[in-house]
Order: sequence, then C-alpha cells, then structure tokens
Amino acid sequence: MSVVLVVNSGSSSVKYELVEVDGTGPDGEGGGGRSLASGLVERIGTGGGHLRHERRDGEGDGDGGGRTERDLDVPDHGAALRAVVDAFAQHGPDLGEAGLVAVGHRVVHGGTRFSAPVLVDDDLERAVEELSDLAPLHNPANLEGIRVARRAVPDVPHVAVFDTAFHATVPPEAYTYALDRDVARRNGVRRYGFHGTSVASVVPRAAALLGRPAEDLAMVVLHLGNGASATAVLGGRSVETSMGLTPLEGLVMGTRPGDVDPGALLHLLRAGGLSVDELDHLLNRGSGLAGLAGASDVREVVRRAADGDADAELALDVVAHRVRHYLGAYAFAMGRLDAVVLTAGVGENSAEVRRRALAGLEGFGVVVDAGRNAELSREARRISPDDAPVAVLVVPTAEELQIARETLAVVGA
Ligand SMILES: Nc1ncnc2c1ncn2[C@@H]1O[C@H](COP(=O)(O)OP(=O)(O)O)[C@@H](O)[C@H]1O
Ligand SMILES: CC(=O)OP(=O)(O)O
Ligand SMILES: [Mg+2]
Repeated sequence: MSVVLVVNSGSSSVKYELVEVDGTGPDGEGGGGRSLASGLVERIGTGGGHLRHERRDGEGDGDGGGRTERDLDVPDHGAALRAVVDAFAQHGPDLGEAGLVAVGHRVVHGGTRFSAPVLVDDDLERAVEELSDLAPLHNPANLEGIRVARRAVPDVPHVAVFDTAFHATVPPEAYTYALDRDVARRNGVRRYGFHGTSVASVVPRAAALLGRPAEDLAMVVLHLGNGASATAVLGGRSVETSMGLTPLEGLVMGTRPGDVDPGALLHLLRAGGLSVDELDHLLNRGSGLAGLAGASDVREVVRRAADGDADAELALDVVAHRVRHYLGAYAFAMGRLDAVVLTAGVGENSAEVRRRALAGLEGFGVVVDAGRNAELSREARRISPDDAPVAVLVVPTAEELQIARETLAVVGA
C-alpha cells in the first residue's frame, strides 16, 4: 500500500486527491486505488473562489461528516494550493502521518522532451516554464502547483505526469502539419495532443466493460470537460488526437473555439485591429461556449437553450456538429469503430450534449438509448442498446488514480 497525493491543476481549478494505491500492475489494470481524501478549488482568479474538501477515511469533523466547503479568495493557483495544504492541516488527513510516499502533478505540456513521467527537480520546473507559451492556461498553473507543493511537502519525491505523453504513439502523418518543413522543425510546430492521462485511464475500463482486450479494439475517446478533445485509440494506443501544438485545436470548449481557419486569425490581426495579446485572450478565454453563448459552463448553456435562448441553442449545435466531425474522421482513420467513449465533466454528466452529439448516426451503427442516456450514475456504463454495432460508453475519467499509479512507477514504491 502506498499513499500518493495527486495535484491536478486545471485552467480555472485545482483538483486533488490523496490516494492509497494497492499494487502497481500494468497501466490501468493493476490494482485499484482507494481515495482517502479529495477536493477541488474552483473559480480561481475570478474574485469568488470556492473550496470543497472531503475525507473518506472514516474520520471527519463537523456536520457534513468528512466534507468541508467554503468560499475564499483565490487570486491564483499558488493561493489555491496553499488553501489545499491548509485544508489538509485543518480537516485532515494529516499529510505528515498519512504515509505519503510521493506527490504526483499533472503537467499539461511536455513538449518533445517528456514522453513519460519524470521526477520533479529545478531543471524540470524550468522546462515546464519554457513550455508555458504553448499551454498558457495550464503550464503556469501546473508550475505554481509544483512550487507550492514542493515547499509544503518537501520530504517526498514529486513527479510530473504529462498530458502529452500518451500521444507519443501518434504516427508522423497525424502529427505533422503541412507547413514548410524547415520552419515547422525550427519552431517545434507539430501536433502533441493533450488529456492523454485521462484517455489512458478510461481505455482499460472501457475494454473491461466490453469484455475484450484493448489491443483488439478501435475506440474514439471523447474527453468533454472545460477543455475538450477527441482521440482515436487503436489497439490501446493513441493514433490521432484533436488537440495540436497547443490545447486550442479541435473541439469547441468552454472558452476556446477549437478549429478555426488560420486565415481568420490573420484577418483579425490585420483587418480586425487585434493585438497579438488580444488575439491570445480571444482564443484562450473569450471563445467557445463563452464566446457563442455568454457562459462557459455547459449546465448554464443547456438551461438557457431550454429557456429559448437562440445563441445557447446554436452553441450546443456547434458543439455537437464538431464532435460528429471528429468521430467520423477518426472512425475512417482507424478503418473501423468498436466503441465511442465519453468522459470528463460534460461527457460524464450532460445527457443533453451526449444526445445532440450522437444523434442521427444510426446508419453508422452509433445509437444512443434514450433511457440509458438519461440515467444518473457515477459508474462506467453502456448507453447504447446491447446489440448495437458500436458500443457507446460513459466512463468516468480516473485521471487522478492514473497519475498516482504513474507516480508510484517512477518512485519505485
Ligand atoms: N451535472 C453536469 N451536467 C452538465 N455538465 C456538467 C455537469 N457537471 C459538470 N459539468 C460540466 O463539466 C465542465 C467541467 O468539466 P471538467 O472535466 O471538470 O473540466 P476541467 O477538468 O477542464 O476543469 C463544466 O464546465 C460543466 O460544464
Ligand atoms: C488540456 C486541457 O485543455 O485541459 P483542461 O480540460 O483541464 O482545461
Ligand atoms: Mg480536466
């Protein structure tokens, strides 16, 4: 039994989990994990942050058993991480007594240098910083998390687990952009892909649900959260993915547009009068659902659409249209399709987005059973009819457990 603290710093949130891992077998299969505590700091940098801390080790304080919630000011990810450390100190479990063997950190961009998890040191911190330009919503947050956590928990090794790593198997024809090859090479312009740890965590669960080895399966994994991506997974390996050099490409997201004609960006710079920084802000924070419908949270957009808001209605249709675009492309890229796997905040919870995205695909064997789709469940499950040619599965992402396992593999505990 080994206890690992996992820190998942996202664009506007920090998720964390204290996991007891039993066994470190092959990726995704080996041993399960028991969550001792987990939590979330959200709405970072908005002036109205919120912390939820939950302990599941049977201990606990206050009326809500092991659950504590409070609003607090979290101007940045450093402050969020300090709040997390405080929450453990105040409400437990005590990190000093938990038998912690390592801290695992999600790092979004690993560039070409990191295709596997590595120990954190000052050099790694510098590398994460240098890649910040390519993941401005994520790498700076990841780095702040690492810095605060290293100071707060200095006695155990810290490990960085990269979103990009799982996509190291994508072949050259899929990661190469058809730019001038010298310009592209000099500037390191190629597809990397992200959300890889999440995808790696759902593939074995999907295979188990189907009762077939992942090696035999062609799946498209739709990670639909605040960021969103599609990944073609053939024989258990990533062969194509929708995010690119940066986490801007591909599907429509909470505040990011996904694919846009690059000519439109030149036009905005030249004729639209935007500065580079304004364009950066537009693409990373002012587009996607927020840009189309005025709200980045799918729950809010679905509410507005139900109330007859035409912008919200169109936004959901654009989201669905782009999902189908990638689904079709990846089925053809793989030459077959056994399963569509939905995961992350939206994929796991929004029956409405699932319904819209997969509507009208019966001719290709993709069918969603309305009753199964509407069921509220936290379990991995099938939402297609049992006899449909393509299985449609909802599988909760186990990003934190996956990071814990990969962290343990690095520290050899
Ligand atoms: N019950 C729900 N119904 C619909 N959408 C939900 C629900 N819960 C969460 N979401 C959506 O999930 C998104 C967050 O997904 P998540 O995977 O946690 O993103 P991230 O890791 O990028 O912060 C929210 O923006 C929200 O739109
Ligand atoms: C890479 C990425 O977009 O991550 P997230 O969905 O956590 O923002
Ligand atoms: Mg996420």
